[in-house]
Order: sequence, then structure tokens, then C-alpha cells
Amino acid sequence: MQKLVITGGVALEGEIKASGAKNAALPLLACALLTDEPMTFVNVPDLADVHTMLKLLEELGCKVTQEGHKVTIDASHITSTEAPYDLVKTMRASILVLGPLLARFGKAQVSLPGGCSIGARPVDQHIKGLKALGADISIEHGYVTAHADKLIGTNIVTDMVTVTGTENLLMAAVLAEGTTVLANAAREPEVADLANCLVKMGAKIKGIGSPQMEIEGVKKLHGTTYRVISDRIEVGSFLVAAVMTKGKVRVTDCDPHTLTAVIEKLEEAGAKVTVGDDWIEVDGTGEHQAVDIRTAPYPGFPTDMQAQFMALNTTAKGASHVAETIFENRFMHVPELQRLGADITIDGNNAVVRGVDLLSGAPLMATDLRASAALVIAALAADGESTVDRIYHLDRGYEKMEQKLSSLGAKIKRVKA
Ligand SMILES: CC(=O)N[C@H]1[C@@H](OP(=O)(O)OP(=O)(O)OC[C@H]2O[C@@H](n3ccc(=O)[nH]c3=O)[C@H](O)[C@@H]2O)O[C@H](CO)[C@@H](O)[C@@H]1O
Ligand SMILES: C=C(OP(=O)(O)O)C(=O)O
Repeated sequence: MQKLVITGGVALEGEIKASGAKNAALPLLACALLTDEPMTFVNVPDLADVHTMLKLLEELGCKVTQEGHKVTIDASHITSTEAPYDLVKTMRASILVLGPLLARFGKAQVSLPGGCSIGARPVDQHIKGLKALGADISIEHGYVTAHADKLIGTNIVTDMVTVTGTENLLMAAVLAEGTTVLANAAREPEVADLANCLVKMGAKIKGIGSPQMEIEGVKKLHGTTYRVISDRIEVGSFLVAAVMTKGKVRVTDCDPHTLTAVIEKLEEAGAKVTVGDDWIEVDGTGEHQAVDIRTAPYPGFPTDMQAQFMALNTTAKGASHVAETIFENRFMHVPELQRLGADITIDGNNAVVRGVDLLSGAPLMATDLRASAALVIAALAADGESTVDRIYHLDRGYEKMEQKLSSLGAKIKRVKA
């Protein structure tokens, strides 16, 4: 195991490039299962979750070739339609192979992902939607087993907005017979990215980026080359780090339009944000104000940025209210932030943060991906040395985080735990 050692107190300064988005890359890689022609993806981030997805695709019989950030997947000779527990347990997004396997091969067996530290995260809506498309689905021995002679288009309204649920149903519907209407669809940019790629492969989808997509099934999809969008959560995390350390940072190769809610909150906190076509610069020098946060599906404030803003609020001027509405257990970073001296009170999924002048470095334990990011950010601003243990969580979703931070002047190193 590895950990990060961080000496806080350095204002971050400089420019970094955003990586490709984890949450776009994972469904995109899974969608290669929908065609017997090779799919090439560029701007694929080098992350543990991406490696897990590629391992899973290889397990299914895909030929995977990787050259830096370019990945080619040839799913012409699939040898298995089973996603085993050992791989699924390390990454919930493995459930994304369910829709494409069922659509192209008429069968799939995928281990149930199970709960994780941020919440129970059931997949009932994925199953409900696939059943509505005509699949026969049973859950036995911890596996979702699905069969369908053919999928037939229909109207589906999910009970709540679900990102991977929308993606799974979209991937099933593109090869179904007839038209599917997906209502209450997730509007996250990563969902739109998948839909745009599917269109490039020959799918017929209307309403991309809206809460209702209409999909006219086609018989076959073809291979193509597709560029993964930038990681808005990675970008947001670096912007928060800049403000919390009272620095000035420009992040390039990103899409500012996907970060509107985050940019508004940074401005509300008192940071000066300048935006170009594909870059964002934040000037966080000076005092920052406490900002209230309420997570919501896109275009609302992302739950994946809640922990980082909680960290920011710990040293802000004034008190703030943070409400987590998406996941029932996404305050795991709070006890760790308290170890740094933060003043936070939790009541269910609501937290009140009262800003303190300065955090003081401490040994910390990461519990999930974005909690890890929040701890790193807080440690960068804290007085003295902190260690962040269990950074395998961080490696799931941040490409070369410590190298990027070091290039901005941070005192951070990775050591054996
Ligand atoms: C790989 C990926 O893209 N992960 C993202 C995706 O996760 P993921 O797609 O798993 O999250 P969902 O959007 O599905 O979850 C939203 C809410 O719906 C609930 N739910 C979801 C599906 C279902 O069948 N039943 C059900 O009850 C969940 O427990 C949660 O409370 O969206 C989340 C919400 O933006 C982000 O935090 C994750 O980073
Ligand atoms: C919760 C997240 O990811 P996942 O859905 O892959 O667990 C995340 O990216 O913050």
C-alpha cells in the first residue's frame, strides 16, 4: 500500500492539463461490446478503474491494445458473457457491460456490485428498464442473469435520475427493435458523450443532453474512433485546491460549460474565475467566504464535488450548510477533516461547517475517491505535515495527481505505507 505525505501551506501556482474523464471513459469502453468492428478511443485517462474495465473486457474475450492514452478494443470474438465478482467488486461501473452484452448477444451474467462506502447504490432501475425492453432477468447467487431473444423498444421512466442506469439502458436500446423513449434520463455530460459516440457508431438517438432521449434501434453498429471528454470533476478538484491554498491556477484542455455550477460556487466563495474556450483560471488569493452546497443531478451541483467544497468551507469566513441529496453516506471525509481541526456538525445528510482560521496537519485515512481528494486538498492548505493513507481510492479516479500538484508547487510525495 502507498500513502501521500503532504507538507501544507504552499499556494498553488501555474498551469496543468485536464485528463480524460473517468466517468465518460468507463461507459465508452463498455460500448465497444456493441460492435464486431474495432473501436479506438483517445484521451483515455490512465487510471485504476480504466485498467479494471479493460481487464473485464479482456475477460469477456475482447482484444485490447493500449498505446498511452489511446485504446483499441476489438470485440469481434467474445468468449464469455459473464462479469465475475472478483472484477466487479473493485469497480461498480462494471455493471455497464450488462446492457451491451444483452443487446448484442442476448445474454449476460454480471455480479451484483453490492454496496460501497458512499451508499447502498442498488441497480434496480437498470434491471427494471432492461425488463421493460423484454429481458428475462433473475438474481441468483449474487449475479444478475439476463436473457432476451430480442429486445423491443418501449417507454421507460426511471424512478430517479441515474447516470449509469441511463447509460446501460441507452446501450441496450440502440440495438433493440423499434423505438425506446428514456424519460427522466440523466443529463450528465458523460451520458451525452456516450450517446454522441453511439451516434458515430451508427445509432439513432434524439434528445442527447436532455432529460428525454428517443432511440430508434438499428440492426448493427460499426467501429469508429472517439475522443473522451475532459474530466470536469478532476478540473473542479484542482480549482478548489487553488482557492483553498490561496493560489492561482489555470487548467487547460477542459470544457468550462460542464462546470457552470462549480464555477458559480467558486465565485460565490470570492475567487476570481476567468474562462476561455477550453481553459479555466482561478485566482484564489485573499480570504474566501463560506458557500452553501446542495448536490443535485446535472446541471445541479455534482455530488462528486461535495467533499472538496466541504474541505474548502472548513477554512472559509463564516458558516455554511452542505446538503448531500444523492448518496446516503457521503460524509465519510468529515471525521478526517475534523482530525485536521475542522469544525463540522453532521445531522443525517446535512452538515454545518464553521470556518476556522487554519487547519493543522495530521495523519489521515482515505475512505472513497472524492473523500481522498478532499483530504489531499485540505492537507495542502493545512499547517505542517499530513499523511493520506489508502490512496488506492484516489488512484481510481485521478491521473498522476501528485505529479500535477507538484508541478504547481505543492510539497507532496508518494511513499510506501
Ligand atoms: C461511473 C460513474 O459514472 N459514476 C458516477 C455515477 O454513479 P452511478 O451511476 O452509480 O450513480 P446513480 O446516478 O445511478 O445514482 C443516483 C442515485 O440513484 C440511486 N439508484 C441508482 C440506480 C438504481 O438502479 N437505483 C437507485 O436507487 C443511487 O443509489 C443514488 O442514490 O453517478 C453518480 C451521481 O452523479 C456519481 O457520483 C458517480 O461518480
Ligand atoms: C463515486 C464515484 O465513482 P464510482 O461511481 O465509479 O464509484 C466518483 O467518481 O466519485
